[in-house]
Amino acid sequence: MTTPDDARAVPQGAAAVPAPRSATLGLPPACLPAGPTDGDITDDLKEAYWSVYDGAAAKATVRQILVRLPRIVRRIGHLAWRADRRATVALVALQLVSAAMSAFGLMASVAVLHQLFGDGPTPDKVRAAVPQILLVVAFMSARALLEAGVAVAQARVTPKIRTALERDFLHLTAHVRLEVVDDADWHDDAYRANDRGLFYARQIVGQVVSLASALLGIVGTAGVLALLHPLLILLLPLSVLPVGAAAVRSARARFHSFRRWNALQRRVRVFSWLLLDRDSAAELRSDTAQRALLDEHHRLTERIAQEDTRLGVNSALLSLAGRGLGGVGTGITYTALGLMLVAGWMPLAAGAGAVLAIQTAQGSLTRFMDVAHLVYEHAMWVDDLLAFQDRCRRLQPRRRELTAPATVETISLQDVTYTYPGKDTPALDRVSMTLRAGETVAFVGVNGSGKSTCSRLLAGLYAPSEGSVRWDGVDVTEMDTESVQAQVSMVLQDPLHFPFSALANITISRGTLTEADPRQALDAATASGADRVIAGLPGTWHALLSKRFQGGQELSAGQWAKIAVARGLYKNAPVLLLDEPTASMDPKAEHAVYQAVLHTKRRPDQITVLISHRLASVVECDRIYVFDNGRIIESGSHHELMELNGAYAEMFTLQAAGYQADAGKEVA
Ligand SMILES: Nc1ncnc2c1ncn2[C@@H]1O[C@H](COP(=O)(O)OP(=O)(O)OP(=O)(O)O)[C@@H](O)[C@H]1O
Repeated sequence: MTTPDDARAVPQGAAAVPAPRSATLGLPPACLPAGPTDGDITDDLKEAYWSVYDGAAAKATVRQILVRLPRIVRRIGHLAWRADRRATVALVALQLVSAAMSAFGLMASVAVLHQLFGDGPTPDKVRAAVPQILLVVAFMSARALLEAGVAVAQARVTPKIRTALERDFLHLTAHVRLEVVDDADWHDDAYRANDRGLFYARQIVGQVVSLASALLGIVGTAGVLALLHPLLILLLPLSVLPVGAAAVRSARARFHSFRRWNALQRRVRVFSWLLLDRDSAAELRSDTAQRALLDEHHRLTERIAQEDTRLGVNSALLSLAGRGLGGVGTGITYTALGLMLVAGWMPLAAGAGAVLAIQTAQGSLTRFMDVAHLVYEHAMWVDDLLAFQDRCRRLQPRRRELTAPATVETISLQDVTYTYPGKDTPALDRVSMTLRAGETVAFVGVNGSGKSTCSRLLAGLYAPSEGSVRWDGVDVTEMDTESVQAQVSMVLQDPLHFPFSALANITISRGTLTEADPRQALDAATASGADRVIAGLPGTWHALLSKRFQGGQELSAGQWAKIAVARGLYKNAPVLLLDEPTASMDPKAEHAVYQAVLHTKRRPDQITVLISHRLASVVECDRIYVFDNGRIIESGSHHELMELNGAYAEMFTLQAAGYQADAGKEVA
């Protein structure tokens, strides 16, 4: 019968049962598009979590980009410094010396031109220029060596940054509290950080290096020009700015187009994946859905082809416009130089050197503008990743001195209410109960009535929104979260199919893939019926349970369920929660599991909670809690609840009648 703790149990009367939450659903439309049809495909992706920064560089002004660059460079520098100090110092030093070599090489080239354009017979001029030519060769060789050094240092730093970021990211996301994972927004942010942040973090170091090299190239050339004639410094912006403007336009157009292209690609990948994936193969065929999917795939790939062509034509036009502007710049340069030469402000040789230097600067500026756009946009994704990591740091489970006890006498819920993030109504509404060591209790009730939520609260996976969960009188929120979870074994209806060996699929419940207690592993497998499954696999314990790998084996849903139960039993924790673990098992296997759980307990002090829709399997439980709409509406033993003649008795009779009717038909 109900215990004093079961304060919320309402044993009788239909009036006590809250009305089911339901909404009236209208008729669906008779036809619907498979995907976006008209207009810009990016329109319906404005809110897509993975595209928030796509095209940001195309929208930013040049000023915004330039203003932000120093901060980005500092941030990436900081990441590099943390990843490998020596390689970072080497990277910066080599880059600076390489830029100096470039500038010296340019000066030597100008000196060569000076000799060649000077007065005197040509053979003498060529002979006189030889030392400078050798100098040019020396500077260029030194630069090539230094650039190789930069590449080596970059190759050392980049993977370390990526590895460190990825390790931090996975560590933080794998440990955030369970209710955080339930939040769809957090999920979107996590996927975006994983897809984009980590991807661009790997590329951005190289891009920042290119940016620095282009900038140093411009500075070096400006220095050389100033040495040739101070007025040439004024000529530099006149000559290179048209080229810079063309570079900006072309970089923006590319980013804008990439956003559209990327949106299409993602859609196409969804269809390719559905057409290829093993898990969808059977249903696709039985639904004869291939044609519909292929048609949509075809429509999208056609649009990608159009987008590719548009992109190609655009970039050809932009390049033409860029060259035109570049031509204007060159025209300005030559005119101004010609005027300076005519005015006798500098010798002809210096003019030739200036042309060389200005052309070098034009190349560096184009590169700078291109890379600046890339760095600007990609840095947004990296910032996003770092901000997400900071957020996850604040969402980690409680770390406390107090740890959960190795054996638990009682677990009690007192007026526990729990509302999922983003929901208005509570999934669990003022529930109270007490479970004692050695007991087996069952949670039954209609879908969505709160059974699984309640079991997760018992296990300390969720913290109550109101009320408290106490283990031996101590509020679980005062205990270290991981220590609580270590004392709970959970077996779910859709267990994880780890793509590991059969043995590792069992040992993982004790947090290891490599160490096993052979005796206990066999005992757990025998109790769950997994022993026969494993014995039938080539390689038995070592058999790899995934068809996705060479030599891997595939199991049926029921066989996986047996492995999952074995995993739960192997953990041998003081609390065992079985959330419909036998739903996919055959009746014999199900019976065997309940025998193992109910009668041959491997731990007599274990608190066992069984969630099941097959009421025949809960008949022998010490106590049964009946959930409805987040509340407990009845509790007691099977006999007590049958006598009560309430919701449980009605459900039980309904199920039993089904079997009896079938049995009756067979007899007839
Ligand atoms: N992760 C989640 N995020 C948001 N709402 C959830 C989540 N899990 C469950 N819910 C909601 O909480 C309520 C209770 O769900 P719960 O899974 O506890 O029910 P249940 O009795 O175990 O159902 P079933 O018998 O179908 O397994 C339902 O309304 C469900 O939609």
